[in-house]
Amino acid sequence: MRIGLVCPYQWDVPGGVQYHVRDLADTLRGMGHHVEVLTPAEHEESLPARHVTWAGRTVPIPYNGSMASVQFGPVSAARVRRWLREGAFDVVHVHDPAPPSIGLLVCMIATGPIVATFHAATIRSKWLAAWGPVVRPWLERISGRIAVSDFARRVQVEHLGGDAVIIPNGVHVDAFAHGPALPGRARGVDGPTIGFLGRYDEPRKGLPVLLEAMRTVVRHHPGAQLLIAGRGDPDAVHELLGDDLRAHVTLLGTLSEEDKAAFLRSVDVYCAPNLLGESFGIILIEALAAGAPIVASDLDAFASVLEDGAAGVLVRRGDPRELARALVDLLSDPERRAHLSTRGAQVAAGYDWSQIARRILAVYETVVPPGSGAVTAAEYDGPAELRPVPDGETGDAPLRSALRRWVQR
Ligand SMILES: Nc1nc2c(ncn2[C@@H]2O[C@H](COP(=O)(O)OP(=O)(O)O[C@H]3O[C@H](CO)[C@@H](O)[C@H](O)[C@@H]3O)[C@@H](O)[C@H]2O)c(=O)[nH]1
Repeated sequence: MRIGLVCPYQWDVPGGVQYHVRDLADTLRGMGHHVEVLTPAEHEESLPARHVTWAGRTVPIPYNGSMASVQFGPVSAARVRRWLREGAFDVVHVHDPAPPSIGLLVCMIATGPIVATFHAATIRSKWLAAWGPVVRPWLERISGRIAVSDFARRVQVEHLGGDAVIIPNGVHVDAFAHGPALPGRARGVDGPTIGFLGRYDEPRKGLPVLLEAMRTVVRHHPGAQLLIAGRGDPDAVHELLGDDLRAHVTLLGTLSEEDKAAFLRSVDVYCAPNLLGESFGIILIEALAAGAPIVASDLDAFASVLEDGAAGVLVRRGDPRELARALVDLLSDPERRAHLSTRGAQVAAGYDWSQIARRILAVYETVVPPGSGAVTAAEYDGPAELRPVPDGETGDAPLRSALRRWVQR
């Protein structure tokens, strides 16, 4: 099959959607398919030499408690058009297509079957509530919808219409399960260590709650270390450290993929104190695959990955006292850690890319008609609930026409 994957976020910045697209592309290629990727990036040179096409740079806007990439207008539309023409895809698969990005442009321009994966998870999004109806007719051209979790699916249904099948994010389990630890940081030997990874200066990732909890942890475990990996402004962390914590916290910065796996294999406990906006929690699967016992906030998405507490400890989000208690208890209980580690490995196995990619392929197969025809508003004969809405039928027509004219310039 010829497959076009569209990643709307900057390829050269670590992020869940970017890695999802990268790993899906690799896995599908390994299964014998031809896969091309279209993505923005800050630096065109940062892209792989083959099968990844640069869509230009983006402008950041606040979205889902984070910054999404806006990329719209005639220049981007021309790039999208050329990529679609040259790719001659049997199916294009866009990710987070609702914001004004190349994903939405593909929905506006593509004439073949479109599959979309929805990753965003903010239920009360004023932005989506206002913008959703405007873009709905284009999103209705999507013939196969995937949400990475039940939570992401609910956001999708509420703001964008249509339903979606749930297929979670995947991980290459073996890459996390086997390999060395970070030098001098062997699990169970050099610790105790607690790990955190992610955009640590983003409030929704909840690092301040963990730092507050660390004050209690170090009183009970004076040798405890918190290793913080990922992107962010180090000053934002340093400002929160008093004299009591400075010797217990190390910022590792952005890690390579190999170092990330080694980091997750090193920590005695992985902590995810996130506050909101997580559609799935791919980092939890990575940590489970690396054998790290987890303490995480009780977000819906996290509770689902951790099987409501059977595969990790869940604590009330935003509560440093409860978080501290859970961390202290788990660091004091090697048997429980060993049990969670074994259970976690079993859970992670179900998210291996070899299985997830097969489920995504099954969605492609349902939308690619034999002989592969175009799904345009004029020719549409699919299910009634997915039928494109003619412009005259909603009050959003003038804005939509303006957008369309702008893209077609
Ligand atoms: N190598 C490396 N990887 C990193 C780094 N920082 C983050 N990552 C990776 O980036 C991915 C996502 O990181 P998060 O910070 O946890 O999530 P997100 O970008 O907000 O992702 C969103 O979409 C995901 C995919 O659907 C969701 O799983 C997640 O919950 C969230 O909604 C994970 O694979 C994580 O390991 C880093 O410094 N180095």
